[in-house]
Amino acid sequence: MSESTDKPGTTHFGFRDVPVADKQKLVGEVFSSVAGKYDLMNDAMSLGIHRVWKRYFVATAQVRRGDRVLDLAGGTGDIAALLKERVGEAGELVLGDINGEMLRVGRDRMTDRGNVRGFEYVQCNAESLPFPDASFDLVTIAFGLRNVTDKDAGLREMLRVLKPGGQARVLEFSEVTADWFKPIYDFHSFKVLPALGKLFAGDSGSYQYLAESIRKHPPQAELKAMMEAAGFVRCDYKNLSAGIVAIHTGYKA
Ligand SMILES: C[S@@+](CC[C@H](N)C(=O)[O-])C[C@H]1O[C@@H](n2cnc3c(N)ncnc32)[C@H](O)[C@@H]1O
Repeated sequence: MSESTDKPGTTHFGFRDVPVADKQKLVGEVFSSVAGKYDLMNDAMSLGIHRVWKRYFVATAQVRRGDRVLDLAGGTGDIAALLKERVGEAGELVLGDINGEMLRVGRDRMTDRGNVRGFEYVQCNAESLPFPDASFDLVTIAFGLRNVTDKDAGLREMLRVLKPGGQARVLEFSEVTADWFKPIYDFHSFKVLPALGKLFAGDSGSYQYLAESIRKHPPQAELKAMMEAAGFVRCDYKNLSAGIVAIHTGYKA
């Protein structure tokens, strides 16, 4: 199911209700617009903290040298590059993303860093993956799930392509747990973020969407329940930075 709204046949696009069929195209426009400035903006918006979250996400993943890993909604490749260090020469990293422009920026960045061997780039929708059952040891999705229209389908697909015993990991903005911090976070999300978007990327609307989509994303306990409903076992989550982001994990039995 896509996120339900009060109006049948619609889903959330940030704070707007849009026809379910339109969301994917609208999300696509956002990421095509921000692709060239995506990495710069991530640093500016989070004061570089996204790098710490991503490093922790990868450092605590269940992965071994030689593993085959899928990083979904992999965008410009931050997570894939870090995971490749963990799987080593013999390992394989498949970077899947629906947006060709984000993948192109990611591939160029990897090539610039000399990261060429052991990477595969696949343009695909998380809701319907072009991979056989049980083909990956680990599946990750970072800051991607909230953009997927049908999140339950995305989670079911992650489970399907995992090998038995394999781990799925979701890194996503979540619900802030410290009350005192909420007004500061709101100010940052709805005033600073769009202003930074306008200043650095000439596009405040896309960053307004990003802020809104964070608030519409299922909070920690709800996402854990969605993972359980999709069929994952031993589901759990850990908050980072007072719940600004959370890491969810689940396993294939
Ligand atoms: C905020 S970026 C995250 C990129 C990267 N994972 C990171 O952490 O920097 C979200 C990415 O999700 C991708 N995306 C959105 N909807 C998707 C879908 N249905 N299937 C696959 N990728 C999707 C976008 O194209 C974009 O590259």
